[in-house]
Amino acid sequence: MAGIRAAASGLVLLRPVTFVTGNAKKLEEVRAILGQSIPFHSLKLDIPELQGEPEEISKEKARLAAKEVNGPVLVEDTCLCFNALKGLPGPYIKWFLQKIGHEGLNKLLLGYEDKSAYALCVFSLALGPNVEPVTFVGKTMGKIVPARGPNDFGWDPIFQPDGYEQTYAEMPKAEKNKISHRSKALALVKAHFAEAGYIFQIEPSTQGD
Ligand SMILES: O=c1[nH]c(=O)c2ncn([C@@H]3O[C@H](COP(=O)(O)OP(=O)(O)OP(=O)(O)O)[C@@H](O)[C@H]3O)c2[nH]1
Ligand SMILES: [Mg+2]
Repeated sequence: MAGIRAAASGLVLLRPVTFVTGNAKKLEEVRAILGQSIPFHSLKLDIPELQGEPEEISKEKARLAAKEVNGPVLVEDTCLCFNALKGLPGPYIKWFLQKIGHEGLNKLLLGYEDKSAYALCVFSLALGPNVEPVTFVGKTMGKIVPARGPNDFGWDPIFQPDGYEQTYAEMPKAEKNKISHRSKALALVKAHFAEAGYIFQIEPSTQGD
């Protein structure tokens, strides 16, 4: 199978894991959180925005990415879920944000007392095309507030995590990365790699690409 081989001591990966995303800010956070813990490189690909339940969307994204890359891939899908709206916009947050912005997202909750929300990140790892992806879920609870802080990443200015007076956007990056949905999911990814004991034997032809 492309990019992996079985050995007595575990699975040998012949290529680094490719983190596939079209989102530079996600990549920045993933780099900061993972550091040197998992050998990976990144590829900017616009995978279609899929519909459905978050875990299924993320898995399907991994299947599509693994086919494109023909090797091990990591992808993630992020949701912003309003409890008053039974979890919506959820995986559709990208379009809601693009169309109605921070103010519109706040207005969606005008008729509700409950402003609570959660940020959800589902990473999927597929070791290659035709290998069933595994998922890792991270969730951070908070509430939706009028925008505060720098406007350089999505809905960060309107999400205030529980136990904090600052929105994600107002927090120093390192602070967000300690408590975020993304860092919680990546902690599980790291644990998976530690447990699985994958052996990386990177073929020279795939190094540094
Ligand atoms: O304020 C934010 N803080 C975050 O921590 C965060 N993570 C994702 N997002 C945004 O939420 C939507 C997810 O959609 P999404 O998962 O499909 O991502 P995407 O299409 O941008 O990239 P990708 O699918 O190629 O990986 C997109 O609008 C992202 O910009 C965030 N916004
Ligand atoms: Mg996307």
